Amino acid sequence: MRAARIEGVLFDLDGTLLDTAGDLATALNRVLAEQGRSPLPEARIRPTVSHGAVVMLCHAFALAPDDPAMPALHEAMLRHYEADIAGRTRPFPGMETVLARVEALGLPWGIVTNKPARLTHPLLAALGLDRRAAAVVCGDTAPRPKPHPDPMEAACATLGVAPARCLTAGDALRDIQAGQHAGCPTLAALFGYLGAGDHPAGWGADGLLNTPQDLLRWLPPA
Ligand SMILES: O=C(O)COP(=O)(O)O
Ligand SMILES: [Mg+2]
Repeated sequence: MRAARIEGVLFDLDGTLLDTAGDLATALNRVLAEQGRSPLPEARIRPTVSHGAVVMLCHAFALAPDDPAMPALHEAMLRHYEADIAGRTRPFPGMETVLARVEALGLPWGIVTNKPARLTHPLLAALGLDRRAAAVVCGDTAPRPKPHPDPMEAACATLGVAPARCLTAGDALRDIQAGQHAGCPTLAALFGYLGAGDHPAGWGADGLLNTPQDLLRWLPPA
């Protein structure tokens, strides 16, 4: 149920606004190849993408996040990803329609991602989204990342919209928790990078998005 008229929108990046899985899978497979390992099919990699590069590497190499090999693997993956950050990455089909409607309504929109700033800003620039997003908060630019409310609160403040009037959408439980902790209405993106253990119907989101266009009915009338 809509509690208040929506005056702004915040999108998670990987798995919600952008389909980044192809380029991240390519980067991960380049690291696997460097280490003499076989590539993984993209379908195996996809469910880990919204959890960041370290979790992707943990699954691919069967390592713990604090394994001594992790820092070098992580750096190698970021290097490969930066070299081809927007080769295949595009907004999810229908998302451009959503952004166009948000902008036509005169609503500011922004991005709250756990992706580091070093990757987020070049990616947004490559797709021309840096000029359109009114707020970009990254995993390392807020005091604490999602699921803490800090990045949502910072983005709402930058948009100049009260959290209760700022719609948030994300494909991971931490996105919904961050929105809830900040007092924002929350939508779970079912078209994102859900894994077998993810049950978004139980996350307590205010709505579920089967497609990006499902977000349109949460916006105020023109
Ligand atoms: O790169 C990550 O850690 C995940 O990014 P996201 O929060 O935009 O899904
Ligand atoms: Mg995500």
